Amino acid sequence: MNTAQIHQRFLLSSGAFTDTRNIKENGIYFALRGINFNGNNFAREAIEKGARYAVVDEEIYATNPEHFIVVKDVLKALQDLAAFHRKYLNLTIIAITGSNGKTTTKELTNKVLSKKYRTVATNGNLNNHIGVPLTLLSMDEETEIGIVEMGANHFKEIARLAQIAMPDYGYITNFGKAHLEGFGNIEGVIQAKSELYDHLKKNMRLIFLNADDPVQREHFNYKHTFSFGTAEDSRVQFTYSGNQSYASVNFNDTDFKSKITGKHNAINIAAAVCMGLYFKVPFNEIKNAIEEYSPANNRSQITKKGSNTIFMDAYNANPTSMHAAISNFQELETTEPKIVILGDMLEVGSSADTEHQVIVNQLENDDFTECYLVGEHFNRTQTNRSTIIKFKSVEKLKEHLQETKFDNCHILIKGSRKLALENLLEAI
Ligand SMILES: CC(=O)N[C@H]1[C@@H](OP(=O)(O)OP(=O)(O)OC[C@H]2O[C@@H](n3ccc(=O)[nH]c3=O)[C@H](O)[C@@H]2O)O[C@H](CO)[C@@H](O)[C@@H]1O[C@H](C)C(=O)N[C@@H](C)C(=O)N[C@H](CCC(=O)N[C@@H](CCC[C@@H](N)C(=O)O)C(=O)O)C(=O)O
Ligand SMILES: Nc1ncnc2c1ncn2[C@@H]1O[C@H](COP(=O)(O)OP(=O)(O)OP(=O)(O)O)[C@@H](O)[C@H]1O
Ligand SMILES: C[C@@H](N)C(=O)N[C@H](C)C(=O)O
Repeated sequence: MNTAQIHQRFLLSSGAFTDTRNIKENGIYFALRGINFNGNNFAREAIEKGARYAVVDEEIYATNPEHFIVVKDVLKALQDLAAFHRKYLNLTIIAITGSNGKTTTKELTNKVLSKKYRTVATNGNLNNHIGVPLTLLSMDEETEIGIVEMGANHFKEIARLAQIAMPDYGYITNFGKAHLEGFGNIEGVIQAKSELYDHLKKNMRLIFLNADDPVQREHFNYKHTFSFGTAEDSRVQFTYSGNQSYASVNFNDTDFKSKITGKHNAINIAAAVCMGLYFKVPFNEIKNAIEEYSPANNRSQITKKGSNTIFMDAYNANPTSMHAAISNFQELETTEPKIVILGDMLEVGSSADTEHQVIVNQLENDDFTECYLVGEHFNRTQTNRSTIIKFKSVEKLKEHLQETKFDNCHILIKGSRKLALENLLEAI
């Protein structure tokens, strides 16, 4: 069956889904193959539980032609369907990629644009070769603007995602030391993320550009750019204000105050404001949207636990975002004790030990009351400071936290996703 025929069936369904543990009544199930399971094994179950169709790539699973669609490769069929659907819909697509701040920028942009348009944005960070197609397939005739987050940990991935989503607009948040395992070094990161700008330029589409970023400035003279930043030649000129607790930006003598901690998030706010201005969202509505947005999922959040103030940034970590979070915490003006709790930064590749040592050196130059480090990489670092304490495992750190009484402390928690450091909160 070809993509156009599958699309006709897709339009009759309630939408695409890939997991029978979250069944979509009347939906179309794509039987993907993963690390743990062969989705084909669940195709029958999908139909029995109420799916309208199941797309499989092993004929023996297609027991009833009324419900089963056989293709050569289910993942490719899903991606082709998403690209077809994107062309079928008459809408605008904005793609957002970058090393840090993709989800925050995407959420803020969605908040802003939804004040004027019917928008659909990536759910959470379903931003890969499966997540991007699912995002596109969640859009319909009503959707006016789709905001699609794109993630990558190896070359050509963003190029492929752009080929599927065919964005009209795009923005790269930044080029940081994330996923160095796949990209090798910062030049690799720049090359891989720039695949989005390459795609936009090839198709004469518009780039939203951070004019303060020297790498992005290389695209400044491209005809279709809409730039923002503190640089005087920016189309939309901001000053980045706020304090170390909450990021905010100022444009046209107006403060856009957020509930997001970390001054590095000011750029993410500015990008969302810039896109709001470009798409002519009323000024006050842009301001309201920024002020209404509350971060979730342990990204740049400030929470209270008893008398303690927690800077919860445990969603993920890499050398760039770790450095930014520590600097921000260091600058926080308070007379109360500051405790730093850090977990390993993963997927950093061969420079992992060096990058962890750089973070320890940064801690040594600051005057935090105590720093707790956990993970294999941090355990291999060197320090003479008695206030920097290493723990072999998250469990051991948790035991220590349970035995320690914190009162009126400011506590920063950051580490890679695998360590799930948000679980430490119950011990504080
Ligand atoms: C393939 C899939 O979707 N897997 C999800 C599944 O995993 P599970 O271990 O259960 O099974 P398999 O993958 O082996 O299963 C194969 C299929 O069988 C289905 N199935 C299984 C059991 C069952 O009873 N019924 C079934 O139907 C199953 O659903 C599969 O379709 O479930 C997990 C738990 O919900 C999911 O976590 C898992 O999802 C995978 C990871 C996935 O890729 N999901 C995408 C929708 C997605 O976008 N995920 C994002 C990824 C965000 C991210 O990390 N981004 C990076 C860059 C990414 C680079 C890219 N190269 C990459 O590696 O992904 C970034 O830096 O931003 C997310 O999880 O948030
Ligand atoms: N501009 C930035 N510079 C440095 N760090 C940042 C920046 N923006 C966000 N971060 C950090 O990155 C963390 C994750 O934010 P966010 O989820 O928005 O990024 P992401 O790029 O979507 O990551 P992922 O792809 O893993 O979801 C935040 O908690 C914050 O610490
Ligand atoms: C969560 C995933 N997108 C990611 O960024 N992983 C890095 C390695 C992390 O967990 O910090």
